[in-house]
Amino acid sequence: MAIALKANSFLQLKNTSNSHHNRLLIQPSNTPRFAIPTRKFKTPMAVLSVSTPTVGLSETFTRLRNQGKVAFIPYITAGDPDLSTTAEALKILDACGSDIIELGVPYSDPLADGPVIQAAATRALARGTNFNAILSMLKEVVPQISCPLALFTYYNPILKRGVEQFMSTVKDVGVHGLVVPDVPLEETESLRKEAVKNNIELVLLTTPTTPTERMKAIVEVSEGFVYLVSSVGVTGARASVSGKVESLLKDIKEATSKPVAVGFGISKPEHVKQVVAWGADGVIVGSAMVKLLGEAKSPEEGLKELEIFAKSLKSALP
Ligand SMILES: O=P(O)(O)OC[C@@H](O)[C@@H](O)c1c[nH]c2ccccc12
Repeated sequence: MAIALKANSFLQLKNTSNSHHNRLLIQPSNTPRFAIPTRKFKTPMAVLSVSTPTVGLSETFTRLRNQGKVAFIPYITAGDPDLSTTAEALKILDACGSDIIELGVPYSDPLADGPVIQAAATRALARGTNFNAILSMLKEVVPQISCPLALFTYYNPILKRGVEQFMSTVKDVGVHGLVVPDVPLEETESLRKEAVKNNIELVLLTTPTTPTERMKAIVEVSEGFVYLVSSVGVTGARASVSGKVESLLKDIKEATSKPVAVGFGISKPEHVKQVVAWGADGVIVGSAMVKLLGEAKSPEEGLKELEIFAKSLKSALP
């Protein structure tokens, strides 16, 4: 929540810092206007960190579309190798120019995940990562990142907590989007109702085997963007992106003007360029990121490799 601060006569408000956070240095009014503080202040200075509100998913895509850009959307599993590394990874991915970050809630039965993300979930759960711990980490980290977060969870953890409670809780920590890969379209109504109430965008997925009529129903109600799963099967880096994506993107774009992000198997700059050439509005990269983080010799190593890899993919995007 951004606090609207007005410059008052007795306070000189000076904007002193980086792009998306306006840290306002409040100085006593006896300081000459626009003085550069060169001496120790006798009275304590208060530094107010007023974070400009991060925009949501669809607004992010609108901004990118106006700039002729494509969204870079990495996915990582919360708590792998541990939550403090996840916190650092979110900040690094934000700093590397991620436009949206997908954060996965580790789950014991990740049926749509391949071996890399399954192993990440197992490691995270083995370390005791739970939903409340993820929420407390997010309370800390969300105000420090400029791109919107989309929480990624299977349906069960939502049902366990109760849809209303789940939605208001994730909204409170500043989450903008939600992706639930295993909720059947018929059951998204109740999810979407609560999501809308909490100003959360519920992203739905369509796959290469989704019948056209069903795809149209999905894109009709998907919020934020449409997640096009590029290939049948589970998540996991692939040698190449399926050529079917080109026609799938065309079909979806005939059915909706909503942005479409492509995921599954994307793990190299050339994959990124390929899906951009086919007209994707965003590219989602998960397993290749998760592998670097979870399988590195140390968390520091993993974070360093993550940064290099994220930058290599970001530079392949317009
Ligand atoms: O891992 P990949 O192949 O790069 O695909 C993205 C994927 O990891 C992420 O979006 C995701 C993680 N778990 C999922 C389950 C279903 C669909 C998508 C996902």
